[in-house]
Amino acid sequence: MKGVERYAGFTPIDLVDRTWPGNRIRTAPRWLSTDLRDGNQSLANPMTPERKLMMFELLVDMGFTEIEVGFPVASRSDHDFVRMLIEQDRIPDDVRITVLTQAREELIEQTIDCLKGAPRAMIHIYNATSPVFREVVFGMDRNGCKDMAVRATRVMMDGAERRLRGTDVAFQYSPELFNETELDFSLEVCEAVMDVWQPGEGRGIILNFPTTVERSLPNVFADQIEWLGRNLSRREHVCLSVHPHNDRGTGVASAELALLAGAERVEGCLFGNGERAGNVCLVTLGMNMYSHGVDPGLDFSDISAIRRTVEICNEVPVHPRHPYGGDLVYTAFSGSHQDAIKKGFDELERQALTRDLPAGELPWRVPYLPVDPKDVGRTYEAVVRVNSQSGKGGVAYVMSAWHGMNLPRGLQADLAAKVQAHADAMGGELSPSLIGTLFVQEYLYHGDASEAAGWHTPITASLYVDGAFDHCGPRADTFRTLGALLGPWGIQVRVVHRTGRSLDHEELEPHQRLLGGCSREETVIYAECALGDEVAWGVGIDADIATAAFLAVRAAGTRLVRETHTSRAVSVAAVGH
Ligand SMILES: CC(=O)SCCNC(=O)CCNC(=O)[C@H](O)C(C)(C)COP(=O)(O)OP(=O)(O)OC[C@H]1O[C@@H](n2cnc3c(N)ncnc32)[C@H](O)[C@@H]1OP(=O)(O)O
Ligand SMILES: CC(C)C(=O)C(=O)O
Repeated sequence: MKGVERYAGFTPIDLVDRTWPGNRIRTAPRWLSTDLRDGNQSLANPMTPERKLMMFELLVDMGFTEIEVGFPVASRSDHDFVRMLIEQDRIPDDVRITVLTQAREELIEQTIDCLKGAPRAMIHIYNATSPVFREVVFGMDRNGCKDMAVRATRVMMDGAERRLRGTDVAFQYSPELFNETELDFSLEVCEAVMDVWQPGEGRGIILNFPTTVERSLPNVFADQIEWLGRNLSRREHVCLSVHPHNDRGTGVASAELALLAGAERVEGCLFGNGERAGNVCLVTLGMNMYSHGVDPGLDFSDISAIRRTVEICNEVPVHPRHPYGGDLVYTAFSGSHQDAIKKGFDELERQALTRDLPAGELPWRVPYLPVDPKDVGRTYEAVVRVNSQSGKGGVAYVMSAWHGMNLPRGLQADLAAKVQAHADAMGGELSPSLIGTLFVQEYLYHGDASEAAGWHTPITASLYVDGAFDHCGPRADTFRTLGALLGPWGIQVRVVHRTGRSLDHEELEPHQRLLGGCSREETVIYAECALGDEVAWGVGIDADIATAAFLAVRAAGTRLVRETHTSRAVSVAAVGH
């Protein structure tokens, strides 16, 4: 591509004995949400006070204990919001608010004033340290740049001492554009800042390392963090924090590798809001941990509510494919995915029955779904959606999840072919209710239910009985009824449970089924009727098992007539029922 020569590559870090690649993330880091600062400052319409408060309350409810609430000198509204939180006593006891300011004396003074009356607060000072900033923006050398940080720390300490007497003041320093700064210089500046602050027992410091504009691979950032962790003095009093951005689309990877490399705290935004391509997404990071069995310490159990609030506050929509929270991320359209998901759920249900445990307590082993949608407050209905890419597994899933019917394999394939033909003809997605309508039109008997029929030509009917019969005892009279009803017409009856097991002398109880939104005690019988090489399916639903069987066979027979186009094969005669 033209112009590529204008961009310099990045230099890997010379850290041959790096240890981070073999590490694991075993505990959650400290989290800081910067939605109200870095997130807010990136919005075309910064949040109104109402939207800010909504965001603050969401963050508190989710369990954040460190919340960057603004850049008080940036605007009257940032300032007033911080004052409102303090004056209205809205900061819970376990939450520390953070405010950001540049390393400029007058701004630091105003920032301190804004915090008056706060029970506890963090003052976060930053100045850029990278060569391009030193040369282009500040016009100063390394020493000048370091002095800026040192002076700012002194001014802040002095001001806090004098004017924030009742406040528990904590301190955070960030060398902005850390990832583009020479490592030894970042270390030098941080050491100089610490020499002023004098971290010690009960007086920690947060040193926060941003990829202000992400410019290299995440492994380079991890090397930088491991190097710092090894070389910073007073290490036990330093909380090593990272603040990744997402310019290369690898903000989450940068944060995760930094955690492997020793980072103890992560700053980011919900759903990756923030400058340019955003800050690291804390939802993705937290849920990635959760999906590996590490408690993130944040509550994502109603992820859709979190997303809705974030969308209202930011006025920026969350992408439907956004990990864990997007509309489509628990949905499969393609056939083989749907098939595997359905089998995964069936197995989970089987395990739950065998082990007498709720399915929600069993280890999660459903293909194509990284976490159980229910763990984040999503339902199973949208897990499978049907279009022309779908197969029998998906159609069977919809029939089971939406219509409470567990189709035998052969009927799954039969229905899937009809659904596929419909999807090809119409395009787009087929809703569960449309699939239900197709099913009813296709497989149920639509004649008069009180009318009975006889077949003059013998056919074989395999009757598949839906419902759970595993706990029922034998009741052979039901089969005698079926035999009496179907036998005189020369129909060979074989009754099959939905697991494939033949049911000879077992109880057939109507089972609870949800159809059309109301729960009814009904039995569903699927009849696979064969006449020579021809096979047709029919479905009977009734409170009475024998009637259900009759209707199923009748429906299948009618389809055989229709599909063979011959009245010779099956002739229907009215007999008493
Ligand atoms: C990576 C980040 O997200 S950092 C946070 C960025 N957030 C914001 O900037 C939002 C809030 N900022 C603001 O409202 C304003 O920029 C203010 C109030 C802080 C400062 O406003 P102004 O004084 O008008 O300056 P302006 O916005 O043009 O910023 C440029 C000045 O800041 C200086 N500056 C930039 N960063 C820093 C820093 N970290 N420390 C000290 N000075 C800095 C620049 O050198 C420049 O100084 P100059 O005027 O002497 O050339
Ligand atoms: C102030 C710092 C931490 C920052 O926001 C950044 O560098 O992105």
